[in-house]
Amino acid sequence: MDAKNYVEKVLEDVKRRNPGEVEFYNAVNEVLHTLIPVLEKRPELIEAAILDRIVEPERLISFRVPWMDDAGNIQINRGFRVQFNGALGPYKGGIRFHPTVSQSIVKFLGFEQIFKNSLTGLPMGGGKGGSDFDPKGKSDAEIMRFCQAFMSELYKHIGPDVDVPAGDIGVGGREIGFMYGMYRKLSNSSSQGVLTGKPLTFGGSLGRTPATGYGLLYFANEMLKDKGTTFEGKTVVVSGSGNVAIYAIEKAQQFGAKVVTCSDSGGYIYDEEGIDLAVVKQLKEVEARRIKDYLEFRPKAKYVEGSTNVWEVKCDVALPCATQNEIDKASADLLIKNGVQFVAEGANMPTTLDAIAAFQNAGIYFGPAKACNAGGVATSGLEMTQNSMRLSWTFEEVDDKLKGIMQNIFAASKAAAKEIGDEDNLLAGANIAGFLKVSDAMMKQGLI
Ligand SMILES: NC(=O)C1=CN([C@@H]2O[C@H](COP(=O)(O)OP(=O)(O)OC[C@H]3O[C@@H](n4cnc5c(N)ncnc54)[C@H](OP(=O)(O)O)[C@@H]3O)[C@@H](O)[C@H]2O)C=CC1
Ligand SMILES: N=C(CCC(=O)O)C(=O)O
Repeated sequence: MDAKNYVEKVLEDVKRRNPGEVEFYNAVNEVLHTLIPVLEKRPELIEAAILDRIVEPERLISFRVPWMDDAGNIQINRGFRVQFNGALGPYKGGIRFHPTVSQSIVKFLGFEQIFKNSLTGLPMGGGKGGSDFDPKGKSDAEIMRFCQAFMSELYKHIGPDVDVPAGDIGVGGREIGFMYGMYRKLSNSSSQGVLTGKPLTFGGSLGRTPATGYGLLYFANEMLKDKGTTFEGKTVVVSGSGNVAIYAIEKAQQFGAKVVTCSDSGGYIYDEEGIDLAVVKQLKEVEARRIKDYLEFRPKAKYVEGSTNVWEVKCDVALPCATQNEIDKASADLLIKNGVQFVAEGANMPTTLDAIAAFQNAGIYFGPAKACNAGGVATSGLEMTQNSMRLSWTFEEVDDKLKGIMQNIFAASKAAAKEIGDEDNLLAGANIAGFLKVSDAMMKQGLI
């Protein structure tokens, strides 16, 4: 069977075997089509049914999470952990707490994580987890009780050399701390390397909190340098106002850019003078308030209620840092009409396939999530290294390693793109570079 027909066959199987899992199918579809040039050169991979194997998780765990709210009412949520591919090392990937979490969401995130983790060059397989628990509006005590209930099942399936969860949407240092405490109690083990994103007093790594946002800018800076320009004086739009968005804004401002938007699920702010990051940090990291309250401190700014479409604001660089499918074809056309030159994905799968095609057809330099936002998991890998050595590096040591990793990911993605004669197609380049290492390991480890 030739490469193109093989990819179509596997995609048909994925659709049949995973009915209704739209997000998962889209993630697989995006990757597999870019691998056709590799399979044409490596027919032995088709013979080995490598794609049939890589699209099927090694293990998927779904479990009941019962807990009691502050009013004494019993609540039931569903938890997941997908241990997608362990060929390169222990399963590694975040935990997402959001009402939209489903098997399909967790599988799309876990599938992306396989190639993202491969690109970091660190020994980490791909995994992901989460729950349909909504942390918004919950008390600290309710968050703690949920995290304890969630970990009371998950602990059976994880370990520093087995599966190492971390944060994602709705899961930050506070939640990781509660889950680590419960893991320690139930497993009678203080293996700090079992979770990353931990608070600093028990094995957390300096540099992990800003890592995803900083890493995004380190990668995007390579994209701008590749086109002979810099962030100095550029107008940047950012979506989201959580961990990734906040530190993407911080590094963009340090690079001399003017960031004019950020958002949450209630709407977005536009600050023509440039986002006041201290205000956003106070609102989001300290007081857990809504982004609309930004106007209390910056009355000249504009708040657009009920819309997260920051893409309608004219910019040079767009950095989606909220969630999946936030840039659709219409938003992409708007960005292109308004003169965007660079798009770099901080969130996971924030751009729909037709929007990506629109950017590429218009010659917009597009940076894919699995390459751009790998700084978070890379720094998690560095946290695991420090935990293994029972040592702690300085912020500068970690940040220097992060910068080097992001530059290597750009170089590997660019080289793989050049190899297929499409040197600006970083999406194909990142997929190919990530896939080659995983497929090599899978072939050498036998049919398991
Ligand atoms: N944390 C990490 O280490 C990494 C995260 N990522 C990805 O980056 C993205 C953001 O994650 P992170 O910053 O950690 O998460 P946070 O929970 O810290 O922030 C998420 C932000 O996105 C907004 N948001 C979430 N869901 C939606 C939605 N459905 N519609 C509109 N806005 C939404 C939230 O608004 P609100 O508060 O109103 O919900 C919030 O502003 C995700 O795609 C995540 O998978 C990628 C790599 C690493
Ligand atoms: N949520 C993350 C970070 C995962 C991790 O640090 O293990 C991601 O890479 O999407």
